[in-house]
Amino acid sequence: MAPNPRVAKAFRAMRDIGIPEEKTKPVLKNLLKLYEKNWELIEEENYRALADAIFDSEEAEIAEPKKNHDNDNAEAEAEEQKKKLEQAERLKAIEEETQIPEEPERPLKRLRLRHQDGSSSSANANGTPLKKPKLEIDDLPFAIPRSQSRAKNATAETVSVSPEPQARNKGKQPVITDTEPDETNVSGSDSGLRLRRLRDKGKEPVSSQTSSRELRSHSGRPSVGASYKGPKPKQTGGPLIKPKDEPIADDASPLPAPLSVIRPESVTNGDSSTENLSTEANNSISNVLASLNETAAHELAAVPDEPTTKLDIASSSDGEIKISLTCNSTQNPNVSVTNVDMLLKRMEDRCLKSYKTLDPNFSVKKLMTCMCDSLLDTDPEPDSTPPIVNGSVGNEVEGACENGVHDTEPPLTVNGSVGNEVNDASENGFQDIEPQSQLTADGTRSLHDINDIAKGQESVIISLVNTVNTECPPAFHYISGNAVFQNAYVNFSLARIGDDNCCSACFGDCLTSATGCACALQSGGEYAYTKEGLAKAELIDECIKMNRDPQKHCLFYCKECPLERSKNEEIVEPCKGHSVRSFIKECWLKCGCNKQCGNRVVQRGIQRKLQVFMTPGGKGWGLRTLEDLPKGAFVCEYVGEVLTNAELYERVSKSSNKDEHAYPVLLDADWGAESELKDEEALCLDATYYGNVARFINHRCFDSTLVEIPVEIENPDHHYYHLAFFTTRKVKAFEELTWDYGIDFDDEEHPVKAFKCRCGSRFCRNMKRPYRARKRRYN
Ligand SMILES: C[S@@+](CC[C@H](N)C(=O)[O-])C[C@H]1O[C@@H](n2cnc3c(N)ncnc32)[C@H](O)[C@@H]1O
Repeated sequence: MAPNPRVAKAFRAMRDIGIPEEKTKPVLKNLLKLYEKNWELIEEENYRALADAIFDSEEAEIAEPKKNHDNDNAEAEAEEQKKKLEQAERLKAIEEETQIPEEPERPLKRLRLRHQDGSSSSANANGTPLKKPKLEIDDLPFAIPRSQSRAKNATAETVSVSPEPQARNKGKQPVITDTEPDETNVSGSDSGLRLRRLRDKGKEPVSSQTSSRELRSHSGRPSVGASYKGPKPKQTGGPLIKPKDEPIADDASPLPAPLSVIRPESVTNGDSSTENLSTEANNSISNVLASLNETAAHELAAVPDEPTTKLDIASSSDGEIKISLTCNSTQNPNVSVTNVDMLLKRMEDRCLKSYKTLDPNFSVKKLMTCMCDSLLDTDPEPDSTPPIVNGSVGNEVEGACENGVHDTEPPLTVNGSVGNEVNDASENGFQDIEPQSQLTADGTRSLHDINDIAKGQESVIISLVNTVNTECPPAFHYISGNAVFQNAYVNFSLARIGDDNCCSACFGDCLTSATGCACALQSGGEYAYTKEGLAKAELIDECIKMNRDPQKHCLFYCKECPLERSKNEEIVEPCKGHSVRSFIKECWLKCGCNKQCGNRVVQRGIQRKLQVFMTPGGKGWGLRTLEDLPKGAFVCEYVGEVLTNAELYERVSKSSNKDEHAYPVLLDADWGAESELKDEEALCLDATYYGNVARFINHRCFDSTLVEIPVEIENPDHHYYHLAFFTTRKVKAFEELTWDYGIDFDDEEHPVKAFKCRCGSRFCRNMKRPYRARKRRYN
């Protein structure tokens, strides 16, 4: 009898993550029994339930090795899994509701394992290393052949981003670490080209095969570094409108007795003390809501004596806030809310009609979240625990709403009287914002032109909008190309470009020539780009794979790691490892082709319509595309100050406000190619004070819309190179552009604390794991 294709598929999926069929079979059998052959439940999220059940049964086996527990235990665990799965589904439902872009179907997740940087005492600016797959150089379609120059060996690129908290959650950038292979210093396998990258750093020297996942403690979640300005994660207060299916959150707890309850009657004329505040419905949102009295109201709304709609805000000491809108339903005493979705839809229709919103993502739920954000953005009184509402909530919401409606309107501003300030901002943009709190010692710019945050430095205009809250963009100087800070050795001399590193005999567009030019040879004999100017799908897929499955990636160990040296010159710790990535080699000055040559993409700069926007999900600012993008489209490169590692180390450790510091990107993709790197050759990029739009790209644990690829343009030695972001799939207009920083959220020792991830990915590495198996990594 032919095997059930669903069974075969489940086996295959488990095999893909290293679980043999014998292990899968009994658990699958039990799950099928328990789920009454409901395959959907098993197949969901790429067989997560199955994988978890297997991991659980493995764990149980380890805990009780002597016991014969196979069937009973598996059954009990599967039962437990079922319950948890249901709970997870409820959570997922919320997550999906709050996500703007739809999550596409994804392949089976392989969570990254990244070894920790062991030197907890060192305030090193390195990102926590992103686990990278081992990969044979020769397997990489665009890998530079080993037989060529040292530079050609360099195919590893690692981006490890370490979050650094920043004041008010602004302006943080990823730390990226890139590394390259070296034939002489390779651990591991047959090809002799095992590189490791900083993302893979572990406390122990990591063999390329070592799964330190097992060795690592999963002791807990990372501490949240960033001072979060967005909505508090635990918003368990009673919702304005009681949803039909109240999801059960892991950490759900009843709303404690409020410390302050804001009543309409107690409005104190703009007093911003802990006294509360409530307002008549004199703003657009309230009007919309009030108008619903005609047909609907919710349970809290039956206050017949009250002539108007009232807004109540209650807050508790642990930061929870309850907003309640009370409507007068005397006109229609029989109103009841039977279908919240319908009610929301009706409200959205009204808003669309009345306010002519053009934002395709407009939703009333978002608007309500926006209201919470606005509330949370208010600075508390120094001596008061509960959040305080300044000024008129109604006006604040109105401002936010208006901005939400007119997406291209100037964003909101901060400080002072909310209502007026919103108006000021709308008229004048950010130029009118009081800058004093954002000016830094080195004169970092706090003022931005919201119509073009790039100030004309890119060939496209990049606008900035905030439809969510009153937060200003972070203070920094916009630069469109990297700039050396001080000691970094970046030498673009033509004399260093040999014949192998350019195609001087070419003419016109290299991509049209039948045989690949010398530059193509540098990329493994093929051009990285298609004639349409996109990075080839194989290259993109390879890079995604490397990020997803770092365990299969080549690891390289420096003899003397510049990174370790920058931490402590006296006692240089062993290199923690770097892994291999592919480089793109673009034609440049010495090449005979023209500027429009298809092998010159990144150097032409940003060509796509992009926008910096305030994310609704509490991640701060983000970057989105305003046009549909195909897979492989170049979006932007990560631009910042070029620093030596020593400089970066100093900068981070001396920073009085670590929150303010962003995530530097290590350019270590070729460190392995040299036996010893001087300090001025071990470089990184820091976009904290000088940077481009990439500094706004948020992190996503899985299935990010962007992937980073190192690009050689001017420097054959790869000490310095460009880090370019390409789309991993088709991206729709208005979708957020994200990339995987490679953060290890469990790395509590890292000097740069991880933020609480709100990527919304189903495979978020920072997800609260309701069941044990989630602690396990899939490889
Ligand atoms: C490179 S910056 C990105 C731009 C940033 N959102 C801003 O407002 O400037 C990195 C910071 O953004 C925030 N961030 C990025 N991705 C996030 C995520 N998935 N969840 C929560 N916060 C995130 C964190 O505060 C992080 O420190």
